[in-house]
Amino acid sequence: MTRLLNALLTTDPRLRRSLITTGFACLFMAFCVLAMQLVVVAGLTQPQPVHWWSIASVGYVLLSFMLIRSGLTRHWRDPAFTTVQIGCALVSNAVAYAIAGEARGIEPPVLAVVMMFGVFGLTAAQMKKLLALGLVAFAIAGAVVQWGRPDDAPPPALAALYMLMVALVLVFSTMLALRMEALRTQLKTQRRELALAVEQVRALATRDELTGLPNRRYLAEAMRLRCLNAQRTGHPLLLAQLDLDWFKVINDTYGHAAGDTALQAFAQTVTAQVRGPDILARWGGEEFILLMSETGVAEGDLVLERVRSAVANTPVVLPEGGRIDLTVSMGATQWRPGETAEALLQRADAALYEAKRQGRNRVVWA
Ligand SMILES: Nc1nc2c(ncn2[C@@H]2O[C@H](COP(=O)(O)OP(=O)(O)OP(=O)(O)O)[C@@H](O)[C@H]2O)c(=O)[nH]1
Repeated sequence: MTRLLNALLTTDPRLRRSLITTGFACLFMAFCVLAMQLVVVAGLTQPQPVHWWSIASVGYVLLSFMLIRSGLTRHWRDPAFTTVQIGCALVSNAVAYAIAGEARGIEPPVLAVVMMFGVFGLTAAQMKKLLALGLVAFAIAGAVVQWGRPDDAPPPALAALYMLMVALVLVFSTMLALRMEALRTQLKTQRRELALAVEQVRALATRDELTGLPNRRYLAEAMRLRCLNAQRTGHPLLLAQLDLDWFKVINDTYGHAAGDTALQAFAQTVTAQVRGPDILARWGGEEFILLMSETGVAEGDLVLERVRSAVANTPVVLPEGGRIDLTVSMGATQWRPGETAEALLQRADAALYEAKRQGRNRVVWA
């Protein structure tokens, strides 16, 4: 059964959707044709025009189905060319009104179902075009019946009532389409806002709010991945732990807000000294981690020395006046094959302790 459905409807999701809708249209048209044949059997109208109408109506829906199934319309904006299909259905419905004899009263409800095929998928502009087409087609059909075949025509009051129903169905389905379009637009806006909010939440979860640097959570994952990568490629990996010197004194002397400004300035100074693929993250408080992939000890030492010197030579200018001189101590180490991120971090921490012990404002390698 699934194989049969796949053969009939294809597995291409875009075409499948179009084919399912057109399949429903085929089914609906089959019921309409059956109803019209019953009208003939009941002797309410002439058989000949109904037979031709049945062949034409079934023919165009089947042709539409085959055209979509062939894949020819796959790249069209609407592979089901819904507007054209509904336009044909409207004309077919108007013709049915003209040839259904005493049973022409069944056409307005049929028209309502035809228009429903467009309400959910078409734009308001497309529906307005169909509204115009429907009105013209039924006006012609009504005129043909009233003036072309007076023997077969309903009383004028009844004919006017039919036309009124037709106009109501066409106008209200167009109004519904307008409403649907407004809902679709609202939904699109909400989806965009939601995507933006998710992006913000993701940024909040991985960024340090004060400095804008990646945070501890982000770094923990990055360290794990870079260790795995180093294991796989054999490329060197360096980790340095950076800790501002005497930061408590800075806070106590200039205030906590000035301390925050100093942390932001420090982050900027260091970022300017490292390369794009390197990761500088705030580990917590006045502690930062610099992760350098594919970097040997000699090269890494040059970078760290450059960072140390830049920090020492870039005083923090406070917005309210005054300046703070900063220095940084660093413990650095190279990743060893098979080592975990935690072990790497521990060694860098020990080296940092040593840098502090030796007098600060220096780089010590483990
Ligand atoms: N302004 C500010 N201060 C912070 C922040 N996070 C941590 N601190 C402060 O940083 C200071 C760290 O002090 P300590 O751990 O004693 O280290 P230190 O004074 O830098 O001394 P050494 O590291 O030994 O050179 C504390 O006073 C913390 O309150 C922050 O986000 N903003």
